[in-house]
Amino acid sequence: MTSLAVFGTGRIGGGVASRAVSSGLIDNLVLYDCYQPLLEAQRLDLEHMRCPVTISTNPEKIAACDIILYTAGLPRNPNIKTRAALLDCNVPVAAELAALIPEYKGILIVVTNPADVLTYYLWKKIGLSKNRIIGFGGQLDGARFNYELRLRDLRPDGIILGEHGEHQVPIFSLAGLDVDLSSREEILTTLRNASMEIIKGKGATEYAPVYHIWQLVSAILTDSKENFVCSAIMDGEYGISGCSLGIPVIIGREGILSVKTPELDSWEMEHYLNAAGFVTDLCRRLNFD
Ligand SMILES: NC(=O)c1ccc[n+]([C@@H]2O[C@H](COP(=O)([O-])OP(=O)(O)OC[C@H]3O[C@@H](n4cnc5c(N)ncnc54)[C@H](O)[C@@H]3O)[C@@H](O)[C@H]2O)c1
Ligand SMILES: O=C(O)C[C@H](O)C(=O)O
Repeated sequence: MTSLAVFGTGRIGGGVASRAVSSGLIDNLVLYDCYQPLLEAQRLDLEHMRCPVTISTNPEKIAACDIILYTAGLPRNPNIKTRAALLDCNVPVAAELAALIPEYKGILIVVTNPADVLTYYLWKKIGLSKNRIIGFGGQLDGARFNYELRLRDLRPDGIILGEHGEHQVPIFSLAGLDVDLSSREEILTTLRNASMEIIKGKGATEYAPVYHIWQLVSAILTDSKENFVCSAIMDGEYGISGCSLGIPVIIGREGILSVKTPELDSWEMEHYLNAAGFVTDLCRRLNFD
């Protein structure tokens, strides 16, 4: 029996829940949202899919789930310029989740922004083993990067490491992409604005995050051992610790099976270390009491 909990059933949580119910990969789904009318509406809508999945809205069942998807909290609007600016609003929501799952031993996927900092927060707060907590964002950033590469007639073969935010780091060297430094900075500026274009137009990003989160959940459920870029608790990789940061990983049934540290060129390394400094500073501000 495989169970998934979705903590926060708004656009992203609801979207992934609907994928999960129709996938044939889960038996039990636990939904939770602090806004009761939405929670009940989402439950009914999913029940009406008439798929063989048992659906509960009892928050006490979250801790027993194999995978928890954390998607509760405030999203950005056009007045909230950075994901990091959501930290003070969303830490209390993460604390509520932590209080529900103090001894959790399953796999926790952190989507709520700022995803890197909240991944670190929940790791420390719950005491999960570091391979069992996965911050989401790198796959989405990578897809946006490859879209921009295609527009410039460059081979769409890049990944994004670093923060899921302003300090994201497009990696050109691994794919042998010969892009000069000013073009790299121009692409980076475009990428920093990529999701805000969507937020301004339709209120939030939705289809792409839901798609990529479901790819990640499926990789865990099917033990696919595929390559992803996820935010992982740093344990000396590139000399970095004290934060969670986007890095290449292999994903399977036990979560992060391994972390890779490919060689970066000097521009990429400088930006990566800046990202680590930025996220580590935010992590130092966290209170774990
Ligand atoms: N990491 C990524 O790549 C990525 C991608 C998309 C969205 N996000 C983030 O995911 C989060 C959710 O985005 P969304 O578009 O689904 O927002 P949304 O507003 O549609 O849904 C958020 C839900 O959280 C619920 N909620 C708020 N506080 C809660 C609490 N204390 N307990 C339980 N539920 C609570 C709300 O009632 C709402 O239903 C945001 O922080 C957003 O920035 C991250
Ligand atoms: O940009 C946001 O605030 C939402 C999310 O992190 C995204 O990248 O789509």
